[in-house]
Amino acid sequence: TRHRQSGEPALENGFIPYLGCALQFGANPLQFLHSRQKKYGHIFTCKIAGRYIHFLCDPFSYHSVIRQGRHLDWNKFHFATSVKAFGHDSFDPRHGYTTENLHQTFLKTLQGEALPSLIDTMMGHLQDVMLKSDTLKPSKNHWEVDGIFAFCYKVMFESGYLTLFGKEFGEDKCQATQAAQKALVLNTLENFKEFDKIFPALVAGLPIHVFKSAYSARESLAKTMHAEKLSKRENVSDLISMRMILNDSLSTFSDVSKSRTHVALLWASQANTLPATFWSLFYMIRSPDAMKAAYEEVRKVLEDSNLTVDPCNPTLNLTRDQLDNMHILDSIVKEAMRLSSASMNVRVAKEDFLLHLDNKEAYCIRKDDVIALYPPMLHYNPEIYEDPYEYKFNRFLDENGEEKKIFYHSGRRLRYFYMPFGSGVTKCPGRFFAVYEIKQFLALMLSYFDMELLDPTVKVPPLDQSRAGLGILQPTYDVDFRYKLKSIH
Ligand code: HEM
Repeated sequence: TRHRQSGEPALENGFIPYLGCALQFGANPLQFLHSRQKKYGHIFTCKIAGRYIHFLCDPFSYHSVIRQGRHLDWNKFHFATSVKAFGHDSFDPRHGYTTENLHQTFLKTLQGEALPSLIDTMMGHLQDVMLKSDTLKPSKNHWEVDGIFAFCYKVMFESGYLTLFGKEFGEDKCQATQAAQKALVLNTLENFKEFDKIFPALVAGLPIHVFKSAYSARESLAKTMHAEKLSKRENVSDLISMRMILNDSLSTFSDVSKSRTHVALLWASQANTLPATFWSLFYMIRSPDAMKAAYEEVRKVLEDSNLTVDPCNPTLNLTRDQLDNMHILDSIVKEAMRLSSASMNVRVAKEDFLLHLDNKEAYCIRKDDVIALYPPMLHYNPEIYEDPYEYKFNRFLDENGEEKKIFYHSGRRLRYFYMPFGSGVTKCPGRFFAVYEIKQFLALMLSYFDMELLDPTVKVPPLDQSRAGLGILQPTYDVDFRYKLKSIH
C-alpha cells in the first residue's frame, strides 16, 4: 500500500488488496470519477488492479498529458496490451523483434492517399452484402425484422473484413468458391465474437489459456491469416499487404506471430466500428427529425450527382468529397459516439516528474505511474454539452449547417471536447475511414430501405460498462427494427 507523499495528488488505495478501487471503478467509471473529482478536485490517484493511476479531470490541463513530453511514454502501455491480448511478439523496437515503425505504417495505409480506395472498396462490399449476397435477402413486399445490433454486425463485419483482407482469387466466377468464402466470413465473424467477448479480461491481465473457446477462436482467426492463405486473396488493402511485407523484411516474428498481428488489426478495425454503427443507426431511426434531415441530405447529394438508386443494380458510389459534405450524417455519427464512447487515454511516467496543470498547480508523479484521461468526463459535462444525456442529432452542426468545431467550458474555448478516438500520438489512425464507412452505411440504408423501430417508444438500452476504458460501449441488449426495400417511383 502506497502512502501519499507531499506534493502528490490525493490517493485512494481502496480496500481490497491488489484490486484497490477496481470493482468500484468498474461498476460505473463515470460515477466513480465524478464522485472523486467532487471530493479531491482536478487530479487524484487510485490504485486499480495493482497500478497507481492518476486521473486528470480538468479539460484545460489535458494538453500537458496529450503533448508528447519527454516524461511520458505511450508505447509501453499500448505495445504491452497488444501482446497480452493477441499473443504476438512485441512491436516495441526496443525489444528487438522488429524495426518496423508501426505508427508510420498505419498513417501511410489508413490516411491521406490511402482513403479513396478504401472508401471505394467498402462502398462496393456494403452494397454486395446488403443487396446481392444472401446475407439479408430484403424484399419490397414485406418487412424483415432483425435486431439493429445483429444487423449492423452482419453488414459491417463482412464489408469491413473484405475491404481489409480482400477476397479469394476467382471468387466471383465460381459458385463453389463463393459458398466457401461465405462460410469463411461467417466463421471469422463467429470467432471474432467469441474472442471479443473476453477482450476486457485479457486487457486486465488474465491469461488467454483460462478461456479455452476464446483461445481457440483467436488461433482459428490467426490460421486464416497465415501469409500463405492471404497470398491467395485479391484486393487486399494496402494496410495488410504492407504489414505482410514489413513482417517479412523487418521482423524476426514466427509465422504464427505474424498471423496474430493481422488478427490484432482485424480487431482494431471492427471492435469499435460495430457498436458505433449500432448507436448511429439506432439513434437516427429513433429520432424522426434525424431521419428526415439525414434522408434529405443523402437524397440531395445523389440528385446533384445524377445518381439513381436501383436495388437490382446496386452500384452507388460516393466520393470522399461528397461524404465530407454530408454534415448532418457527420453530426449523427458524432453524437452517437459522444453518448457511447468510453476509451481511456493512457500514458506511463518514464521517470519521477512534476505535472503542471492549467491552474498553475503542479503535482509529483512517480516513475511507472499511469496518467489517465477519461473522455466521458467531457462528453457528459453539462457545461460543455447542454442536456448531456439527451440525443441531439444536430449538436455538432453550426448555424450554417456545417461542422461545429467550437465548444466552451466556463466561458473559455476548449481545445479538447470530443475524444472517442483517443488523443495525441496514440489517436486512432483509422478514424477517418471509420467515420466514412459509418456514413456510407447510413447513406445506403437511407437510400435503399424503409426502416422503423418495432416499438417507436423503445427506451435507449443501457451501455455495457464491462468494456469501459476500451472504446465504444455495446448496448446491454439489442433493439428490434424492421426494414424493406424502398419502392422506386
Ligand atoms: C468508430 C470506430 C473506431 C473507434 C471509436 C476507434 C478508436 C480507437 C482508439 C480509442 C484507439 C486507441 C487510442 C489510444 O490508445 O489512445 C484506437 C487505436 C487503433 N485503431 Fe481505431 N477506432 C475505430 C475504428 C478503427 C478502424 C476502422 C481502424 C482500421 C481500419 C482502426 C485502426 C486502429 C489501429 C491500427 C489502432 C492502434 C494504433 C496504435 O497502436 O498506434 N480503428 N482506435
